[in-house]
Amino acid sequence: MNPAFSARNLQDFEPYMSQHIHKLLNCLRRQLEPSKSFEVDFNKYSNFLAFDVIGDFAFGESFNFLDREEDYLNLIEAIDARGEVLNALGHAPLFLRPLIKWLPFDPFWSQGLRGTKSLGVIGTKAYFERKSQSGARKDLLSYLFNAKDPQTGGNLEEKEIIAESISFIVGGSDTTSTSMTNVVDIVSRSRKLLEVLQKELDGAFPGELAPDWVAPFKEVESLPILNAIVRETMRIRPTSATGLERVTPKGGKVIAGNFVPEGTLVSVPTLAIHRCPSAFMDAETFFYERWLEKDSGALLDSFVPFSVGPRACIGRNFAWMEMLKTLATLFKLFDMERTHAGGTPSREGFFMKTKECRINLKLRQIPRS
Ligand code: HEM
Repeated sequence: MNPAFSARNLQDFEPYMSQHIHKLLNCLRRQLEPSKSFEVDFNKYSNFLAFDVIGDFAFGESFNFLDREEDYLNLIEAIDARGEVLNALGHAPLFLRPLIKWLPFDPFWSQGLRGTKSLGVIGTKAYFERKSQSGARKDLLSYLFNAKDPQTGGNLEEKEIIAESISFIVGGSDTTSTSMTNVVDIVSRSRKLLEVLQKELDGAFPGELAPDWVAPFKEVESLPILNAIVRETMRIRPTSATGLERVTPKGGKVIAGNFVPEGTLVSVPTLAIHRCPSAFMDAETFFYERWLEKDSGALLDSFVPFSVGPRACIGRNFAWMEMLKTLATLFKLFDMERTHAGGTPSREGFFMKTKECRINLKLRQIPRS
């Protein structure tokens, strides 16, 4: 799957990503027309954007959530319910797991199982629609159609391709949307942070901007403050917060000075690593400046929001491009202020997801250079 995420392929996909970000801007601008500012739940729109982008990348066609401004497929809710049930099942003893389907009257389990089923139906439908289009754009499925099974050397079976594409919808959507929402949540609560970021963006993009302007990745990938804020947000609020399990290999393994016998399930929660005081000074505090210090490179050893090793996130460069482009564009064009002063509600399933991020949005009076 790696070729689908090559730098060249990501570069080819960038204009399509920009189109979706532009649709998001249009949704927001449309609502701004009658008044100078309005309240919007950014969480809703970041979900629409991330799902449309991943649909386009995986199947060559978006889910059109931004066009319709609604989750008309109930896909987002299905993934949330499924993630929560899978997370709970993962902690249940093996013998109990098959019994779950006999608990149809507990809405938690039944909604989760329904979510799993409807995700399968939506993924299968998207697969067959894409398959029927000959000469379609180079998307993830085009790579999967040509991929070889490492064991048999033959093409992947249809059910494997469908399962893979579903895993991309799940892995590439709410992780990215929640990370973007977290950044907006944190920045929109602090006028000072917003101004520092906007100053950097004004310096990088001075003067008049075209009406269809969307921040180019080539420029935003090297903006220190933007990158530091996104990193610090993902440090303090990693989307994949619980431990990702691994099994120790044959013969066992010495981990942190202790021998762990073979076949043992081990994991360290990402949140615990990211808040470890020996790795990050004042670890509980959001302090983006830590990433701007001269020796900040060493912090990356303990920064693992995408996990590490051979099963680490394959889509991390894709996600980074989507987050930086979207956030740079939004903060350059809009002023934002959080309208809800309390804590940020979240729901924890397989991923830790933000439930709400209501902000007051205003078009910026951009200073002329
Ligand atoms: C901010 C956004 C994202 C975060 C925080 C994130 C995080 C992660 C994490 C922690 C894993 C776990 C791997 C493990 O078990 O060690 C993972 C796997 C994966 N991610 Fe992401 N991810 C993000 C975006 C994406 C995107 C945009 C895509 C696709 C375009 C994607 C596709 C995948 C896939 C396919 C896997 C499974 C890899 C495997 O099993 O080999 N992710 N991700």
